[in-house]
Amino acid sequence: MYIETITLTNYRNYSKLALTFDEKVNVIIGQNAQGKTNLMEAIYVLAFTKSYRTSKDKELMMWDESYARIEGTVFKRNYHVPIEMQFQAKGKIAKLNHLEQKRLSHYIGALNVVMFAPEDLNLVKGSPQVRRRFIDMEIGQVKPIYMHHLGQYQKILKQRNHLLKDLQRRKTTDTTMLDVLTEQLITHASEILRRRFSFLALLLTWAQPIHSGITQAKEILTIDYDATIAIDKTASLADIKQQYDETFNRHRQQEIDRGTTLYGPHRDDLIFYVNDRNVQTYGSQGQQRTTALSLKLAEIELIKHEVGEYPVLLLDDVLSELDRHRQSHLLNTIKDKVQTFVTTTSVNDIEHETMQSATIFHVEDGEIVREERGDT
Ligand SMILES: Nc1ncnc2c1ncn2[C@@H]1O[C@H](COP(=O)(O)OP(=O)(O)OP(=O)(O)O)[C@@H](O)[C@H]1O
Repeated sequence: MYIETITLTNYRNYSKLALTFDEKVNVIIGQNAQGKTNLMEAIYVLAFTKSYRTSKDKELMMWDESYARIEGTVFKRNYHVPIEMQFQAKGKIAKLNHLEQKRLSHYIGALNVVMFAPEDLNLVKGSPQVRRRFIDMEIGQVKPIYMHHLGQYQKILKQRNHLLKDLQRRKTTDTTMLDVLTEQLITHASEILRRRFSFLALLLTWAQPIHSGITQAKEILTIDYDATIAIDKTASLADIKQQYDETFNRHRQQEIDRGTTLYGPHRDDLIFYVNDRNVQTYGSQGQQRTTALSLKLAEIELIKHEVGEYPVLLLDDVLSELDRHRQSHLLNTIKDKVQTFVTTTSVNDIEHETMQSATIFHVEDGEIVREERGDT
């Protein structure tokens, strides 16, 4: 799939912008603070309905404006699919084929995007939250039902934590409600865990050969899922449920004493190993980068496998962070099959060959001009 056109209205520093993209590589060049990341973010928001930079949708609206709109046309399975996200003070609206979608989970997946930004190099070194977000977003865009379970889980978790705090402070002694919430929590926790296990197993089947390719077969990548319950990665949904059930029963008093939910996917983590050594603890910065890169490239293949088409790849300010070897590995992998958007402040940061065949856009203060190439 690829994005054919995008129109932004009052989106961050773009008052009005209409662009037609190339189905292969699009390079966005501009000085700092001109709007490169804003354009990448707009594409991301069009895919995921929310930003990765802020949880406050209001920030997406141009200052002093009351709404923001992103419209796009996606070429997918031989159709031109119009999609649209609109943000207003009273909320957001997602439209697919001009029709408003009641549930965002029905909209997500219309456009598949894989983003690789400097923050992603933190995937290995950063907090567990970064890794959980990574898997949640990636599973969500190929399996919309996952987003439903995640949303429900977070809602129930909040209520349960609130109740545990009340029990801890003895504002209430009624534990019947705790049982109800625990049962509901387990239903969604088990679905989440089961899907995370399957996703990781699938992701690894691509990440391993990719990682090996980048490191010239010197490194083997493995991923471990660090769950708060003792469970095998191949366990059935029923077994996971039972294990959660036993865990919550056994630790009921501990959770009341602490006033919070101590078990569940919201506390799980991923551990990456290279040649059986924990990359977070022992890996060099280069190994951590390679791991992040392998995972992102694997994601592209996983989406192709699940959805039937390659996603759109966003490389925001990231090529200059990679050495020439990793850069050319990345560019060779995507060449000719994945629509790619690359931002950079300097053309010198990007491999010559890629630049020659790319469509170039120049950004300056909320205006973007497509470079007309005289190379006939
Ligand atoms: N809601 C908004 N309304 C208007 N302008 C905004 C809004 N949010 C951000 N901006 C402005 O958008 C400008 C461009 O930001 P952007 O993050 O896209 O920069 P960039 O071109 O990617 O630069 P860098 O290379 O430094 O990352 C900034 O000057 C910022 O002040």
